[in-house]
Amino acid sequence: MTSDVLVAEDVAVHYGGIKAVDGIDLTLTPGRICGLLGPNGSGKSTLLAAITRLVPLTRGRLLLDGKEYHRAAPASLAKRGVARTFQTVRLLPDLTVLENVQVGADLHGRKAGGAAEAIERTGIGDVVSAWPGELSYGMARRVEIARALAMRPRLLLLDEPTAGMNQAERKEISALLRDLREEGLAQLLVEHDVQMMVDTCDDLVAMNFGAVVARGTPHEVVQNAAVREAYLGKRGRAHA
Ligand SMILES: Nc1ncnc2c1ncn2[C@@H]1O[C@H](COP(=O)(O)OP(=O)(O)OP(=O)(O)O)[C@@H](O)[C@H]1O
Repeated sequence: MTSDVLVAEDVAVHYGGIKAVDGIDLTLTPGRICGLLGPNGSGKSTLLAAITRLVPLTRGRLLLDGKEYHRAAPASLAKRGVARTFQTVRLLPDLTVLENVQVGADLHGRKAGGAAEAIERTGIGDVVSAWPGELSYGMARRVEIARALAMRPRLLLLDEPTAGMNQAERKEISALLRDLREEGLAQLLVEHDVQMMVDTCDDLVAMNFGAVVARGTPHEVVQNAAVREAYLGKRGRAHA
């Protein structure tokens, strides 16, 4: 038996000649936040899509609780405790915020009991009766996180959850993710905000051209010469 929730071994996703992801190893464990860093087009979203079975693997293995699942249907993952948010807001426009959160829970085989707690934790209590179209972008992102949490997942995958949020809002989300970590949730976080990643993550994996260029503690990774060259550029050196 393994305590790892998710293991990805040599995962590759090729689109014709484009090697969007090309040989990634990744382990996600309870109570740890793993951050995925990399420039636009480096393969982060494709890796999340592979892990959640939205794109087929060209190569490699995926294991949940030690069992291969790389042919499982995407919907079956939710039932096994895997929740995710998407890079772009994907709320159902004809349902209220509350209904969106509840449907998220129900669809995935969880009772709505998780919805109330998720609403409180994400700070969206004031907008539960609103329609998604009435929400600010930052608020819509919170609703997405609430919908994912309403499933009471064991593994949460977040694709740029704080995009469009201001600094104060980002800090709130970071604090929420760290609280969830203390409760034992395994998390994979994709973000471009390097400072947030350093403040939030236990482990960082830096990607470029579909491959890992560095991994380790956040400080090790942001100090890494290849990462600075590929991703941080002048911005990174300015923080040195
Ligand atoms: N469906 C697809 N068909 C063909 N190429 C794709 C497809 N999806 C992604 N790609 C390509 O794969 C590469 C990786 O894209 P991906 O979106 O995974 O990167 P990313 O790191 O998530 O970027 P961003 O930070 O902009 O979200 C890019 O070159 C992209 O153009």
